[in-house]
Amino acid sequence: MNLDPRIIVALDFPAEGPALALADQLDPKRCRLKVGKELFTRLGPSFVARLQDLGFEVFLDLKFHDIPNTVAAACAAAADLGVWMVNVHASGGRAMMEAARARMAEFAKSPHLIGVTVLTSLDGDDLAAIGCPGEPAERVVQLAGLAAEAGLGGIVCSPREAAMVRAALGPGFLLVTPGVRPSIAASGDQKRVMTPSEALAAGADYLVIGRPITAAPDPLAALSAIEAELAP
Ligand SMILES: O=C(O)c1cc(=O)[nH]c(=O)n1[C@@H]1O[C@H](COP(=O)(O)O)[C@@H](O)[C@H]1O
Repeated sequence: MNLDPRIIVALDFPAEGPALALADQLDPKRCRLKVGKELFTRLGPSFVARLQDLGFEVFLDLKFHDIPNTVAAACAAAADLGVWMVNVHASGGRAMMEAARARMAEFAKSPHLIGVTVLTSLDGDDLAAIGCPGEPAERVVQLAGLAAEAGLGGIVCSPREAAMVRAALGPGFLLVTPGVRPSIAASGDQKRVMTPSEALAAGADYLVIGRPITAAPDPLAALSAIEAELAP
């Protein structure tokens, strides 16, 4: 399977203007684009269509987490937008993921359906505080297994867990990794991070990268530097 381009730029902007200004400079051959809660809540489906008109494949990152019927319907709505990838929280449970998978199967060209495992902003202390003691990696592998059993095509995890999940679930299961930070970039609110080259070496299929590109003084130069780091 040809995965290129491996970089997914997270378009986390407060308004259409700066998001489109960046998208206009980017090339669909170099990256895909992720639309998340902020821009989708402000701009809705028409903004997704705008990016698609520019030639980009769009990852709609709304992290659905609800009862099976609701999540399945929301995933169908995402598929109607023609997005390339959509995600649900794996912790929503097997029945929820199975329902989403079943609805997606009704589409001739369904998006990749992937399960968010443990948010990359959480560490072991955070998990303990929400009543899930243990290492994030253990929980990621557990939720990845559940997502695979429910028929999902992959998961979102930190690159730190990519090798463990790959060993547990084998090739072909998509590993989408945010928490990617070039060595000079600030971690910010991300607690489980790796550099782009480390993430790829660990087995990540796609690297979700936001602020190291979008908040850089020269976003295109930042993207080029990451591409250079990833070049074989
Ligand atoms: O599903 C996601 O995309 C996601 C899952 C996760 O565990 N951590 C995570 O950071 N993300 C998203 O990935 C992007 C990372 O952005 P930066 O931290 O700016 O690189 C954000 O848009 C997050 O919403």
